[in-house]
Amino acid sequence: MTESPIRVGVLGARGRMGATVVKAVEGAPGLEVAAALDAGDDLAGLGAAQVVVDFTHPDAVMGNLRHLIAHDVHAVVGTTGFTDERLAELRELLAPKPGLGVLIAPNFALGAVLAMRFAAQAAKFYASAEVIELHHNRKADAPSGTSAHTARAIGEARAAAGLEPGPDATTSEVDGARGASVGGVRVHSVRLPGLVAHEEILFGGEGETLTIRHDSIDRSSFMPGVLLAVRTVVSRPGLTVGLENVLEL
Ligand SMILES: NC(=O)C1=CN([C@@H]2O[C@H](COP(=O)(O)OP(=O)(O)OC[C@H]3O[C@@H](n4cnc5c(N)ncnc54)[C@H](OP(=O)(O)O)[C@@H]3O)[C@@H](O)[C@H]2O)C=CC1
Ligand SMILES: O=C(O)C1=N[C@H](C(=O)O)C[C@H](O)C1
Repeated sequence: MTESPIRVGVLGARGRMGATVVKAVEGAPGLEVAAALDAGDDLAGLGAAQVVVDFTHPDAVMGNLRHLIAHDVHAVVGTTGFTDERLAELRELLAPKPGLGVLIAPNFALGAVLAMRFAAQAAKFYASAEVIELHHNRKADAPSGTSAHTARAIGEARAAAGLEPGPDATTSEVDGARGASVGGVRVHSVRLPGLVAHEEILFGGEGETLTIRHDSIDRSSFMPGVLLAVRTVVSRPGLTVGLENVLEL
């Protein structure tokens, strides 16, 4: 007997990522598109979707997730903007739903996940670390979700190793010139037409630097991770943050 396909709904389906996800699901064995909704559409239109993929907007995603959890629909989320408070609320909403899964990934590209892991490994060996993220100029949020996740992981590794803040002689600064501090790590955001999604993680130490760079040159780079997450979330209850947990890195 053949298994029935997983019914997938897409929120943000007319957007850059959502439209790419709809095509990827259409071409994926064992999955079918149950609904493709965008801003202004009634969430009741998700119908019998078992898993919903959300690539919408940081201001919209929590409302969508509250609806999905209340209706026992698994969620795969690429949308950025998750704070500790938002994650705590999701854990609370999921607590009485033991079979339900929500998987949030700041970045679904394999190389980006690996770059974050390599950066966390390198962090304790260098006096200083800074992150530069470069994106297309239609992006709503800065810094990117990926760079914030990266910076927090570096900050945690530095703290665990007992490292002091990196040496920095700056005494006079134009506002923002040294970037934003995330988890104690400086993050610099570049926005340019022509770019897709890029990240450089720079480490500096005695007489050397190390640069880890990842480039998504096309949104197809995110699709294997999204499809893996859709297939995984139906049997992975609770809240998962980061594709590294699914890849078991
Ligand atoms: N995790 C990852 O690997 C990746 C994450 N992202 C993130 O995904 C998000 C979307 O990015 P991108 O596709 O480039 O953005 P787009 O602006 O191209 O697409 C977002 C779409 O969502 C729609 N939308 C807004 N609110 C809602 C809502 N409440 N319900 C349904 N649809 C809604 C928008 O409509 P309208 O324009 O009318 O508002 C738009 O069509 C961002 O947060 C981005 O950072 C992006 C790439 C990879
Ligand atoms: O908006 C984007 O494009 C991207 N958003 C995510 C982020 O903010 O990290 C993932 C990727 O960088 C593309």
